[in-house]
Amino acid sequence: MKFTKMQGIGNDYVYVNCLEETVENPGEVARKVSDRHFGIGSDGLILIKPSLEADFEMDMYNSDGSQGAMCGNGIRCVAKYVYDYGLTDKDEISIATKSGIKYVKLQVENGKVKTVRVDMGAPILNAGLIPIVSENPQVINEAITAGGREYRMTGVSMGNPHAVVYIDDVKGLDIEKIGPLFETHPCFPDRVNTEFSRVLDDHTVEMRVWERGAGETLACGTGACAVAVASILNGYVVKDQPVTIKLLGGDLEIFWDQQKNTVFMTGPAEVVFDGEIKL
Ligand SMILES: N[C@@H](CCC[C@H](N)C(=O)O)C(=O)O
Repeated sequence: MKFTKMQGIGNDYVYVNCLEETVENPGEVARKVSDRHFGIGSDGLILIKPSLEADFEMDMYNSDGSQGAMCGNGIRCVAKYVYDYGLTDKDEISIATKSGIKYVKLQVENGKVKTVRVDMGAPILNAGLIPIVSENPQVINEAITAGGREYRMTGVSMGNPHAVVYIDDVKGLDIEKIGPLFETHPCFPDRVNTEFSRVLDDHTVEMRVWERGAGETLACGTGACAVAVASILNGYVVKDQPVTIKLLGGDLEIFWDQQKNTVFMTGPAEVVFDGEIKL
């Protein structure tokens, strides 16, 4: 199988051009290629496919083989791949995902995509649709107990479920211990991605993420969108202006346009290397 390893602020996936390759059992392939000792090493697998309803389709799998409906860092890399590898010459592209069609704008320098702005769509705040088990219609600053400690969480779906939790010490957090307790908490029937966050100023939030199906990753694009939305809903950052989300692998700029009710995410995408693997 021919592949390209790419990363978006350190959130790395193995990308396969399925206009040329066929991948059988993608969940199993995702587990195999993601292994950092016995495989290529990645946070998962992303298939780039032809689409009848959009320019291309993105199909993503986490490193545990589970399928994700949306991937913010992944979609920027898909956009770079299709442009840089000559599958399109358009700088505005539509990409079908399991959470609907997303529209991306490419910023091209010397013939290569540097950054990508993605219209990520409307955040979903309805508890049942995220899904989060709650007595309230929306989960904003709601108590949750994990590992014997009470946290406050805000629930947002960006096509996939996120619990945004504000804590004082993001860098010192024992995420390997607390992350799985959130991921498998009975409040989240489909498991959850958890963003452990701290507000730095009224335009900036730092976060670390424990991803459903992948563990701690250096960045999560949908998670960064969820953090920006949650921080606006809680009144921690200024609304109607871009918010900088600082992740372990770099920064993303997130703008929740509340008039259009859509979230824009802007950030880089990079190729690490091309290769071929025997499955
Ligand atoms: N890293 C991604 C999100 C990947 C999917 C997630 N783990 C899920 O299962 O919902 C991003 O950049 O958004």
